[in-house]
Amino acid sequence: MSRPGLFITFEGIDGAGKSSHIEGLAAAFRTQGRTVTVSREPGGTPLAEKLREMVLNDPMDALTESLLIFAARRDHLRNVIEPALARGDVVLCDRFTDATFAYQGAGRGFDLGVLSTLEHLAQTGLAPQADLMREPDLTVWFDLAPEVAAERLAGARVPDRFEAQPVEFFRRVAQGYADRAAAAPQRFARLDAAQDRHRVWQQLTSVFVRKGWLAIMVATQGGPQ
Ligand SMILES: Nc1ncnc2c1ncn2[C@@H]1O[C@H](COP(=O)(O)OP(=O)(O)O)[C@@H](O)[C@H]1O
Ligand SMILES: Cc1cn([C@H]2C[C@H](O)[C@@H](COP(=O)(O)OP(=O)(O)O)O2)c(=O)[nH]c1=O
Repeated sequence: MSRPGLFITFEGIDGAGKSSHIEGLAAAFRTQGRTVTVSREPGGTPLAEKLREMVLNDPMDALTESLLIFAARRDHLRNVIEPALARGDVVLCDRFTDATFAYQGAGRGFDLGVLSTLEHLAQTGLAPQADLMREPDLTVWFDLAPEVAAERLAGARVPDRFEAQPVEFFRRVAQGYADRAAAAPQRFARLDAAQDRHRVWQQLTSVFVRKGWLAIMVATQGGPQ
């Protein structure tokens, strides 16, 4: 019998270290015979990648930004995430709706009630269970002080509209993630992302071992070079 799909998201402020670990985790799951779909938000489909370019580069207000992000999310869910989960894949997604509550909500100060309405509209009616609002099975939160993230990013890449924000913005975003984690503690796994890469990898894989989703042997191999 095929195994049920798993929807796992990775969150944290820019520079927290998410992207450094997602491919390693995908490889660990593949070693165990799982099929893995790796994706990201905003993005993940041709339409959503076009919307991503706009959101990251073109000036716009917070409502426009939120509408485009949720439009991208619905297209991504419909064309990539739901089909992958229906096949029984492990879906590893770099950011999802918690990022919208953290960046547009806490960071930009946009209305959380409107975001919840958009979340229901965008994430419902696509799963086999018609009234299910799709949410991650697990969200790994890379928790890092904004000052440390800024140091890591300094000179590492050309900043987009979000990465160019001052450290106070990222303090609000970090608080937004903390609030989301406090509201859904069973879904969130918090990592201390201030540790070195190897220790972050160990923390990450131990979450999956504890859940019974990765075997210890597989989890202790691989990781960042
Ligand atoms: N644990 C770590 N310690 C120090 N630097 C790190 C660590 N993890 C990642 N980095 C570096 O920090 C920067 C941001 O990492 P990245 O994985 O791109 O973060 P994110 O995807 O969360 O924005 C990169 O230059 C990366 O090499
Ligand atoms: C998914 C999402 C991302 N974002 C922002 C956070 C990031 O600064 C940016 C792109 O995310 P990310 O892919 O993590 O950036 P990078 O490719 O530079 O590592 O989009 C939002 O503001 N709201 C959202 O809902």
